Amino acid sequence: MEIFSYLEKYDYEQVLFCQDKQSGLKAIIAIHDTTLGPALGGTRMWTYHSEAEAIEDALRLARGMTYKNAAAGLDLGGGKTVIIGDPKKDKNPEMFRAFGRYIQSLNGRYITAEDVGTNESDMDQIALETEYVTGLSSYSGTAGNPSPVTALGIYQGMKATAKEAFGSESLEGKVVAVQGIGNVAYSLCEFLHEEGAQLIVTDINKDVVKRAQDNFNAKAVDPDDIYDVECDIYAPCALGATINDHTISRLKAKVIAGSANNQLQSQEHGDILYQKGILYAPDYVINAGGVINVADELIGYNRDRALHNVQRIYKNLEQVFAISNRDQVPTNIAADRLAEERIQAKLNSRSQFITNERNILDRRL
Ligand SMILES: NC(=O)C1=CN([C@@H]2O[C@H](COP(=O)(O)OP(=O)(O)OC[C@H]3O[C@@H](n4cnc5c(N)ncnc54)[C@H](O)[C@@H]3O)[C@@H](O)[C@H]2O)C=CC1
Ligand SMILES: O=C(O)CCC(=O)C(=O)O
Repeated sequence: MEIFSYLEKYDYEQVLFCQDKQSGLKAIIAIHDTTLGPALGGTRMWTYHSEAEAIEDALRLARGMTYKNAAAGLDLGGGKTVIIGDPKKDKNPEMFRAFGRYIQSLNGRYITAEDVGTNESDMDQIALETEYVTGLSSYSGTAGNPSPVTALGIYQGMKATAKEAFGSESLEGKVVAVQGIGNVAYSLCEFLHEEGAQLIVTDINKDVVKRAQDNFNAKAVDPDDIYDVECDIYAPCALGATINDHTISRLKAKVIAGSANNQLQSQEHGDILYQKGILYAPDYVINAGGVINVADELIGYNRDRALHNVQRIYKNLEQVFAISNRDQVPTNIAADRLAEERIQAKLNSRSQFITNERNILDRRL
């Protein structure tokens, strides 16, 4: 990968490679855009096949956070970290402390939180070295595990999307195919089951599938068969890029609404969904519950306020569908417009001279 041409193409600000031999830390912090404020985005720990794959993931996820935070109405920019390694085998407290020191060196340009492969205890280790971390264990009055809150946002967003697609927000009797029954999806299934939706689930981990079968009367299918099932809603809640050339023609759903980041393999897959009349709830709009929740820690965590703000996802999606209908564009493009309008408005306001920033007057004797 030609890194600088990629950075230039999507206008990234900074990439930091962090290495600590003692603990085995190999991390890449990508900061995409800080127009709206410091970059907030989680840390993913994953067994990448190559360094190039890890860099690409960090970059794609960081840019996604710029759009997610902007569309969610947060005064935060976009960034993300990937740590190369197996979260089941390679983690140790020193690794997260070393990583915390690297975050501190950015002096507030980047704030981290959980993502796939990291949890509250890891954030607590980071917090021993830097204040620029959120998603700490809830015992200290902080946000704790973001997944149930993300799930609440997905549930609200799924209802908004159902209303647009089916004319009613009710999910009672709707068949929902859930891919990946991890932290977010399990809580989502609780909401859906409670409302009377019928669940079809899959996961590469058989234990979590069994739990969903037992607790939600869910029907289970093999991982690759989830794309072929008859359903109303497909909820991708595992990893990204599952809407691609191999899967798109197999999907039977009228709605796609799930938690995974970067669900579309490319923007063109958003066009294809639009042409096929499948209503796609853009990933970074519907899955913003986690970041809305952890961002609340920055102003002194208040659970009620955070949950109240997460309900805004319903309205944010209504706005996306309104732009899509107005401009006759796919919903992923409409979401980008919503986010870009907010960033542009901030950039425009910066054309005014602000005396409290560094400027020529600082040098006056
Ligand atoms: N946890 C959060 O608050 C947020 C999570 N997300 C995204 O939502 C997704 C899920 O997050 P979590 O539930 O926290 O992760 P998780 O790691 O708890 O769950 C993911 C599940 O997907 C399963 N899985 C992996 N590959 C699969 C495959 N090929 N087929 C079927 N199942 C597969 C895993 O076995 C696991 O059970 C991720 O893409 C994450 O980036 C986005 C925003 C916030
Ligand atoms: O939800 C989190 O823990 C942090 C935000 C984030 O990285 C995400 O939304 O993907």
